[in-house]
Amino acid sequence: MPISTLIIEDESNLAQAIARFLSRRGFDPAIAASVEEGWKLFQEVAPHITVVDQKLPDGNGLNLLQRIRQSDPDAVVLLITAYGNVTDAVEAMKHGAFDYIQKPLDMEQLLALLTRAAERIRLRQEVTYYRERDTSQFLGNSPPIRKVIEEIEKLVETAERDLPTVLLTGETGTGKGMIARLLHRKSARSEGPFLEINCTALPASLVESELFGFDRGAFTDARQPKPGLFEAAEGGTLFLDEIGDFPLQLQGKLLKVLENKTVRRLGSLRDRPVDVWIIAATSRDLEALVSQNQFRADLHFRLKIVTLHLPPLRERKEDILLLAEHFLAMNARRYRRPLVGFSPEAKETLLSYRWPGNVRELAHVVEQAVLLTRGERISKEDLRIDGGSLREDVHRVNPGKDGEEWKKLLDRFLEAHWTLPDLEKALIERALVRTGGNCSRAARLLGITRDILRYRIEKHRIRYRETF
Ligand SMILES: Nc1ncnc2c1ncn2[C@@H]1O[C@H](COP(=O)(O)OP(=O)(O)OP(=O)(O)O)[C@@H](O)[C@H]1O
Repeated sequence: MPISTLIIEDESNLAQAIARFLSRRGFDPAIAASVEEGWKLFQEVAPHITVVDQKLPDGNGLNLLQRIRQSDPDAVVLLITAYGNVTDAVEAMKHGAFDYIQKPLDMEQLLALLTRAAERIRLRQEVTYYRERDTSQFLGNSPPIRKVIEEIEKLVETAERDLPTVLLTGETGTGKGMIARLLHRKSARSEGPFLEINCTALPASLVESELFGFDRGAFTDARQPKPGLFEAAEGGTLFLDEIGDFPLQLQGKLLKVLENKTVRRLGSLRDRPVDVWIIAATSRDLEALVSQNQFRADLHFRLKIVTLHLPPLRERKEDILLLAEHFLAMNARRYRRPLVGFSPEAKETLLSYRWPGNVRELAHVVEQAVLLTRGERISKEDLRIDGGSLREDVHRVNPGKDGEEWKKLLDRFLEAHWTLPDLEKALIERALVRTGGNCSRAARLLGITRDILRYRIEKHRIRYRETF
């Protein structure tokens, strides 16, 4: 990519010479001869680099530098100053010039400066590219996901640095971690650190020392003072994953940090101010935990002020194929498989499956299928999931007579994290026991053909003795 360069210089011979010199070295120069012409061209061309002579017929290059930097704080501007004019050089740097160069111009020195500026621009573009790419990876076109993205935009725009605590809710694998990172990247804190702690993974004593840090002598092993994650995330974001598992005895201390924006290390008497944005996530029902006295109501109240909910994948079917195609393309590239898509039956299966593990499960299923598939399209069988026919079977069992009991029973399965295949296996086993191992009768009981039953018996590795 040639670096577009605007040269604002009224000595026409000099301007031409610079332009010729630069165009031979991969730059793309344009010339203006006055402040006004330069300003106009700057707005039209939006050059990567602007080289401004300090003395121009209709004004001062320094003022133009300020105008340019005000309109685009990232603009890279180089000022040409008169020989020995240190004051202007200092002023130029104060107003954000990339650098300055003195007359008479040394072309090689100019080239060295411009090359350095071009490097910085390329680096910045790369960083932006990666940021944008990262951000765009959070895919979803369903109304609830679009709403979440909109809310994120509004939040980071209106709250700037003083961001309220955000609570992310949703089942496991719905993308809460991704959203936490996205929030951080889009916020004014994006240059600061992003740290995370999973509250499930650590015992209470460790959570306390990890988060709050400790002073020397706080406990036997504390030979050196250690700042906790609240302090380490200064100026950035701290993501508390699975906040529902946050130790009850420490919840009051956490609430105090949120309210006072200060943290006290273990063994210390001093409160230290911290500037950290807290994002918390939970896949558990905090309300229920509060009513069971496992979570403090005041902390819950404080956390839930801004809540973003990520619905389970089965409730946003519009996203399933979009995500599946994305994971397919990604893995096909990664494993160098010449795959072009999913068969129509495979698509139907993807759409009817319950996805208890949500997007994470979908990503794994597609990755595995990419590795298994021999053809150019992923077939239903390659997916190795059951396309929801059990759900139909379950509905065929007449629940009408005892609706409430039936719902309660289903809720219990869901709370115990039973998956559809688990339920299917148990139902088949029960049917076989009740029919004394008679496959045909069990199949009739389950509302499926004998062949399908045999296939599923094999799939679940159910051991039984067949009778007729
Ligand atoms: N909208 C999305 N677009 C692309 N990938 C996604 C999306 N949502 C989730 N994923 C993928 O699914 C995986 C799980 O996401 P993530 O870890 O953010 O979920 P989570 O809700 O935090 O899960 P847990 O509660 O188990 O920590 C990630 O590795 C990510 O690749």
